[in-house]
Amino acid sequence: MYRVLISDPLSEDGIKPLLEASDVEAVMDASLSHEELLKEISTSDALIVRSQTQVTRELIEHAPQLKVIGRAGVGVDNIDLDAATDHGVVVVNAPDGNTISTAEHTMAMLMSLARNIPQAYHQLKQNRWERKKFVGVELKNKTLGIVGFGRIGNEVAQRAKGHRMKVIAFDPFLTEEKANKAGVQHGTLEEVLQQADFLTVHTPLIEKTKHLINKETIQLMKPGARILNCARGGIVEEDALYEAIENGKIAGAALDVFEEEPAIDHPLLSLEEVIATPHLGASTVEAQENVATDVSLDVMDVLRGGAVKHPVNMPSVSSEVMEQLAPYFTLAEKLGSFLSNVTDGALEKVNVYYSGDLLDVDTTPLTRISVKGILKRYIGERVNDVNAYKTASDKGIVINEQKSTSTKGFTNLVTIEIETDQEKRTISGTLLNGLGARIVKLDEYSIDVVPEGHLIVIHHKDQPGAIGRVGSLLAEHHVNIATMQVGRTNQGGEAVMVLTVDKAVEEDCQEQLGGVADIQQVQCLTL
Ligand SMILES: NC(=O)C1=CN([C@@H]2O[C@H](COP(=O)(O)OP(=O)(O)OC[C@H]3O[C@@H](n4cnc5c(N)ncnc54)[C@H](O)[C@@H]3O)[C@@H](O)[C@H]2O)C=CC1
Ligand SMILES: O=C(O)C(=O)COP(=O)(O)O
Repeated sequence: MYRVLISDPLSEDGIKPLLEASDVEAVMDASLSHEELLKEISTSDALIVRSQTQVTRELIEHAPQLKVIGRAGVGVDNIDLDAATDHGVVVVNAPDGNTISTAEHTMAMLMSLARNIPQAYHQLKQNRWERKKFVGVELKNKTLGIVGFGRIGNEVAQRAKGHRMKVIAFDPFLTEEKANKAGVQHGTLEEVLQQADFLTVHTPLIEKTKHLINKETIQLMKPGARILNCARGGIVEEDALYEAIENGKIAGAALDVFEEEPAIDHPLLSLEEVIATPHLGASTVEAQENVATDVSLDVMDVLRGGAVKHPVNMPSVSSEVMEQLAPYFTLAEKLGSFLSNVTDGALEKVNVYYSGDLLDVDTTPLTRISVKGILKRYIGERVNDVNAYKTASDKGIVINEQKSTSTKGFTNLVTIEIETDQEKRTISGTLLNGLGARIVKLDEYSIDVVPEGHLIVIHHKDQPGAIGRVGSLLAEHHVNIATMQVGRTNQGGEAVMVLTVDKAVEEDCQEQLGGVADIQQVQCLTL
């Protein structure tokens, strides 16, 4: 049974998939104190939030069972992604479900800002019939500058064109061609700022966008321009905006988001020219139902080990690629695990080569799984698909992935090479049609071993009697040999024995094996 904690208000209709799942216990409480949250998270397998709950490192560290954090919405700036990755917790979001609602909210703010609707309404509610004070401006023929032309930016553009506005947009991913297709003008950030009568931002809040609209960039804008922020507080620098409105450079602003929320007694709210809503962009029945459903399904997929649609802290993989790779997952992990268990020294570099059927597939997820298999020897079950790369990079281990046309006669081949400060070891494996995974090469020795169960790897001299002596000694210790493979470079030279046995080999047995004539090294492992 998976325990899923929902700590922000979510649409009950939207989370039906969770409520109806027989393997899920959903606990929904949006009024938890910090202490209560720490207690609740300690026994939860998943956490689902919106933008209120601050998912800090402290919270994640109190959650030994936590496997996934779901964000019922787009922005993940309230989640400590590094901490989640460090602890192998997958973060997923629901980026599609609230696009329309937020774009519509932006349009509502745009029109309200142009026509002073909130201010006029406020006066009228106080029984003051003011008309002269609230003369607005038309949108027609005005230029809307859009910074951040993703899902919401694009939807806002289409709606603004319906108002006969001219739209100019900047986004590092927006090409001339894409802009033409969307019917907007493509501009640099400077051009957008210089031409906008209304400027609206729709980027995530990241290092590059923090205070993107600041004292200097506001200087580039037309006198009397207006600014909207329905994306994230902090993209527009609040002090700079306050000053620009005060000195008349900027005629007004519409804000749905603030650097600190809830924004109570905020200086910007004291300005007549500023209209505001309390982070309502995604607050519609439809959006909330959409995001709650999307995130519920993704969270359950993570818990059940399925493919994740919207991962935030690991690369997303198309279902098509996933289907091609899935059969290789066990092979990649076992090869990595086998090799790291027989390699001595401090790990420095991992090279993974793919050939045959894997030549034209995006094999990054397989490399991640190989690295997980390798690192398990050192950090146990704490390493998983999410943190394998980061853990390796934190430890200064270099990971390389290469495609090779040499198949060595196999239809598919995965080769892992490990470099430590003491040695370099290589293993190759394949998926045999209908027969499953096989290790086909260990260093220079060709073998044929199923990578599972208890294994013994013995380096020895290719001399008569060596194999017999190993068999007798194992028998003395009641260790039954299931399979045995021998590989050698040349007759009488160096050789390797790989045995699969029915139970784990005890230390004294391993020691005695090491003392047998012609045996040079004995390594025991369990896959
Ligand atoms: N007010 C609210 O309730 C809501 C706010 N949001 C926020 O709206 C924002 C946009 O959301 P979506 O359109 O769904 O995201 P998106 O990911 O589809 O689009 C964001 C775009 O910003 C662009 N971008 C990144 N850095 C940039 C930079 N330095 N300059 C210009 N563009 C840059 C990206 O290339 C991307 O195209 C996010 O911050 C999200 O959290 C989203 C939903 C509701
Ligand atoms: O999806 C987003 O990024 C939002 O800002 C929506 O936030 P909310 O879920 O309404 O707290």
